[in-house]
Order: sequence, then structure tokens, then C-alpha cells
Amino acid sequence: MENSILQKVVKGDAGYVLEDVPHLTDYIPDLPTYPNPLRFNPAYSVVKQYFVNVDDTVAQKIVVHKDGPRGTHFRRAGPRQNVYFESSEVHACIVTCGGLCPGLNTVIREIVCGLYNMYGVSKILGIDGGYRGFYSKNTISLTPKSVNDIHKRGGTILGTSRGGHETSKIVDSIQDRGINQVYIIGGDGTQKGAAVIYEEIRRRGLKVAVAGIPKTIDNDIPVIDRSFGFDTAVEEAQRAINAAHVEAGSIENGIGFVKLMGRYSGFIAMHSTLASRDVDCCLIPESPFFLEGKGGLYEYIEKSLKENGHMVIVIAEGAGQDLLSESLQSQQDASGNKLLKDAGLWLSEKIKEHFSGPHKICVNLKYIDPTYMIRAIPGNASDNVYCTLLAQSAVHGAMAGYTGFTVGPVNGRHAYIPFNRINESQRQVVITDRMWARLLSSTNQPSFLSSKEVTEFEHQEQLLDGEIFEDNKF
Ligand SMILES: Nc1ncnc2c1ncn2[C@@H]1O[C@H](COP(=O)(O)OP(=O)(O)OP(=O)(O)O)[C@@H](O)[C@H]1O
Ligand SMILES: O=P(O)(O)OC[C@H]1O[C@](O)(CO)[C@@H](O)[C@@H]1O
Ligand SMILES: [Mg+2]
Repeated sequence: MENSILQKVVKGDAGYVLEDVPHLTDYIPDLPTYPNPLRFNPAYSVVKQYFVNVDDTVAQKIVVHKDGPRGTHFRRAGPRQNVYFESSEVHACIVTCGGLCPGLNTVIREIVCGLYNMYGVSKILGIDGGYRGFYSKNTISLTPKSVNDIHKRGGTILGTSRGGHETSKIVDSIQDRGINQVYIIGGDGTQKGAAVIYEEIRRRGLKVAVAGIPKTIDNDIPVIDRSFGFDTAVEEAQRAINAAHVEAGSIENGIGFVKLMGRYSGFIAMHSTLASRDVDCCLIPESPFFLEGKGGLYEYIEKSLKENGHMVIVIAEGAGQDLLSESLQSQQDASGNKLLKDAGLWLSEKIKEHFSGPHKICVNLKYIDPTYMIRAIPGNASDNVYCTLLAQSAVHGAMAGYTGFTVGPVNGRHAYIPFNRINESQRQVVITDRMWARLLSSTNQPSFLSSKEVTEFEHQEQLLDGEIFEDNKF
């Protein structure tokens, strides 16, 4: 076993690898255990095999070959027979960081209700306004009653922020308040912050479990099947695309132009396009494009307008940033994320300018920017169920003494994933994958790539060890 502070790798027969998560007993030996209170809970006691076998693991790769290695596995999430906290001893806190996402309130609600109803825990604090709230604000007391209706509202009742991650101040606050379970809901930046909080807690030898719940509307967190809120955002984006289609179709040479979120990953734009079928061109950060000349965007727009009289374009906010780079200043937000220029607005102006020039076609372009409208809403039904499972899996993991983990579904089964696996890369649309090919075939747009570039993309992806192909699921 290789055992560093963040990596706990167990190897077995036939190429089996378990990338395990830390446990409190890794650095605090002889911790007492207690029977899981769920054993005495009438709602759960009737379930056959309710408890997860301690050795259950979830395979990352489910398409395998006869002689191929069994590959990476993660510890299966779920309740254990024994727990490492007594109910009365638990003092939990919940924090939400980064941008908003549909379902945040559902996760908060279900952590509170899960702790209370399943484990009899009643000391639960909300941290106000993201990481900086640990050391600069009062806490909010959370009870099943106070969170009862919050899943019907968008946003986060706890507030959120970017920046302000000061590890030692945060861990001082955890220690001073006697908190022993920390639930951290947020995106890639937040999970990196959670990893360093875990490391500092471990360095101080504290009996504090740190559980991450991945949140990102962009769906850019690797390993997990998808992030919560993504489904809701794609659904809400349909309203903007429908409006763009109606507007474009009602006027000669109408162009409906919709900007959606997606800083580095175009999943929202790709899935919204595939779901809608009214989109003629989808532009995402992963797929470079150009405007002028043969095979360029202007040529495609001209052809579409000639053939159909109207068209719909969807652009992810991070697409085409290279084209406006000359005017880019390197500004950052409080968390250090690069601030993007508004590619949607820029491109819609360029299109209008181009067609009013020598290539004169009198285009009628309607620009629709619903970016914040698709994330400042409550989760839909399927996201709400998903958020419940995430929250409960996190609670079961912390109660069972696991720490330094992020929870999420891997091939449909919830698992505990070490922070380093979540934090080492960003998930992106693979443009040499079948899903992007489906999109190209549904819109009929050009790929904007020469065959030389396709070969280069394939080569880069082969170097990236197979995980990059995870989208090739369907
Ligand atoms: N490398 C890091 N180490 C420690 N803390 C970090 C790191 N990166 C970001 N953070 C902290 O995590 C919090 C959220 O980060 P960020 O604003 O990047 O959002 P995010 O979690 O990535 O979510 P999203 O991108 O979906 O909005 C901030 O408080 C930030 O200070
Ligand atoms: O304006 P804000 O709140 O910083 O958030 C914008 C960013 O947040 C995200 O929605 C990720 O959460 C990105 O798609 C977007 O670039
Ligand atoms: Mg982020």
C-alpha cells in the first residue's frame, strides 16, 4: 500500500486498484466504534442488506476486455454497521462556496435531515457566506424545521463567496467551535480548499471528518457521472433556445443567438443543443473555430440562411476566447479564476458587422443571455432526488469515520472519491468522442477542424491515460 496524506492506494489481483479515502483511524488509532443507530430505525430496519459491506468498491471502468486489467475502483458509499461518532457527540457544519447551482438548498436540507433523522444528530451549524464565513461571520443554527422548505428556492440559504480561503483561520474556527464533521459543498476550487482543510486537520490530529459534495453547473468535475444542477440547467436553457428559435423563425434571415454558461467546459451548451434539436450551430471552449473563409462560421451562417431562412446559434461563455484575446486583460475573480470576456456579445456584433459589409445579407440577430437564469433556480425533480443521495452518502461516510473524500456517482453507484482524484483535472467535452459527433450530425455545422488538427487532438488524448474517453459512454 502506498500511503501518503492524500493517496491511499491498494492493489489486488488482475490489475485491481482501490483508490481509497482516508479514515480517522489512519491518524487517530484506537477510536471506539458504536452500532449504527439505523439498526434501530423502523424506517430502515426492514431493508434487507441495508448496510454496505466494508469491502464493497465501485469500478471506474465498466467496459472491460477479457485480458485487460480490472482498473481503478473507489470505496462504495453508504451506511456501515458501525460508526465512529456517538450521535450526541456530533457537531456538524455545512458551507457552500463558489457560484450558484440548482439543488444547493436541497443538499443542505438533506444533510440536516439525514443527520437528524438517521443518526439523531441535532447540533448542526450553517457557515454564512462561504469559506470566509468560518472566521468573519456568525453561524446559523440549522434544524429540520428551519430547512423544511428550502429545496423549493434557488440559491443557497447559507450564502456563498469566492476567495477568502485562509486555511489556518478556518481550521482554528472549526477547532474553537468544537466542530467534528465539516460538509463542504462547492466546485473544483472549493474541493481544492477542502483538501487543504483536511490536511491541516490531520496535521493537528483532530477527530474531524471532512466531506466534500461536488457542485458545478458546468459539469466539469472529473470521475463522477454528472454534477447536480446540470440537468436542471439544461432543462431551463431549453426555454431560451425555444425563444431564440421562435424569434429567428418569425423574421427574414433571423438569427437567434443564445449564450449559456460553461467557462472551460461546454457540457451545458452541448446537452442543451442535443436536447433541443432546433440549434444549427453550437460553439464550445473545447472546439476551436474561425470566422472568415472556407469552412468558417460566416460561410456556414450564409449557407444556413440561404437554405432555411433562419438559424439558431448557441455559444458557451468560454468559447472562442482566443479570437478576442487581443482585447483580453488578465483579470481574475476573488478565487483566482480568469474573468472571461463576453464572447457571446462580441460574436453577435461581429456577425452583424460582417453581414452588413460587402457580404451584405440583411440579418436580424436576436441576442439572448439567460446565463444566470439557468442557475438561480431550484433543482428539478431528478436533481432533487440526486441531491438527496449525495447528502445522505456524505453523512453516512462522515459517521463511518471516513474523511478527506468527495462523494458522487461513478457509473451509477455512489462512491467516496479521494480529493486528489477530483482535483487533478477538469472534465471537458471530448471533441473526438461520439457525443460531439452526434452533435455535429444533428446541427450539420462544420467541425472547424482540419484532418491534421483531428490527428493532433487524438494524439493529445491518448497521452491523457484513457480517462479523457469517459464521455464515450453512450
Ligand atoms: N487551490 C485552492 N486552494 C484553496 N482554496 C481554494 C483554491 N481554489 C479555490 N479555493 C477557494 O474555494 C472557494 C470557491 O472557489 P471558486 O470561486 O473557484 O468556485 P468553485 O468551487 O470552483 O465553484 P464554481 O467554479 O462552480 O463556481 C473560494 O473561497 C476559494 O478561495
Ligand atoms: O459570475 P460568477 O458568480 O462569478 O459566476 C460565473 C461562473 O460560474 C460558473 O457558473 C461556474 O459555477 C461558470 O460557468 C461561470 O463562468
Ligand atoms: Mg470552479
